[in-house]
Amino acid sequence: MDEAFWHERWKKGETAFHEGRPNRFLVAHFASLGLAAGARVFMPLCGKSVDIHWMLAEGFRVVGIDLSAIAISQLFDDLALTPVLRKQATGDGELILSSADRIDIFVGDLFALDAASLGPVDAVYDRAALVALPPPMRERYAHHIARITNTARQLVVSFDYDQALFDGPPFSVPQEEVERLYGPFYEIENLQQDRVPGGLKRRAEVDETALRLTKR
Ligand SMILES: C[S@@+](CC[C@H](N)C(=O)[O-])C[C@H]1O[C@@H](n2cnc3c(N)ncnc32)[C@H](O)[C@@H]1O
Repeated sequence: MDEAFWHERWKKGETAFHEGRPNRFLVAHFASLGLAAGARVFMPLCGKSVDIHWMLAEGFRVVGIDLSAIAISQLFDDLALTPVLRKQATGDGELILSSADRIDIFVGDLFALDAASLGPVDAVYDRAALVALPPPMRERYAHHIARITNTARQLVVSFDYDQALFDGPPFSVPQEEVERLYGPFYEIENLQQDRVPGGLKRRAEVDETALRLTKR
């Protein structure tokens, strides 16, 4: 899953991962993060997720990042917002930042985003981010997220299934793996785990899991 893979997905409109409605675990469990009104939430690998609409409607501020300029253009169109664009030099490269009222979205590589460019965040919402990454990238991802967010609390929505059933993405990242990746930084609680309504990739045996990560 290199950058070209994702650019190709967006170019061809192959975005089955896009739910088109707020994620059920976001709606059910976001309040359990205990955020104040106006808190700033980071959504890594955000795509054009409707979860962003939901968080804005709930009164939060949102900061996101995605490789795809197509995704972010469609996100702002869907939100009926016209962003202001500027280049953002980071310690590791250059990103494009699209901003409008209560929303900042970077276009570029998550690993080029540093803490100073991201700015303060109160929480991380990970839906289809960790599970989008193949095993060798996940440790780097988890350490990077913990570092640039100063170990902000997280709601992680993951999948748990037999990886032999089909190839990812989305990959199976069961709770034990989340504990291995994030355990050094966070206490991890399982808020809910049950079958994905309607299954995934024509398979019924896929669980979705909501995990709350709180700084140790
Ligand atoms: C499975 S999609 C999920 C999108 C969104 N979270 C959702 O729930 O609809 C994964 C997204 O990660 C983006 N992506 C993959 N690798 C990335 C990277 N290194 N930096 C930024 N975005 C990345 C892809 O462009 C894609 O939009």
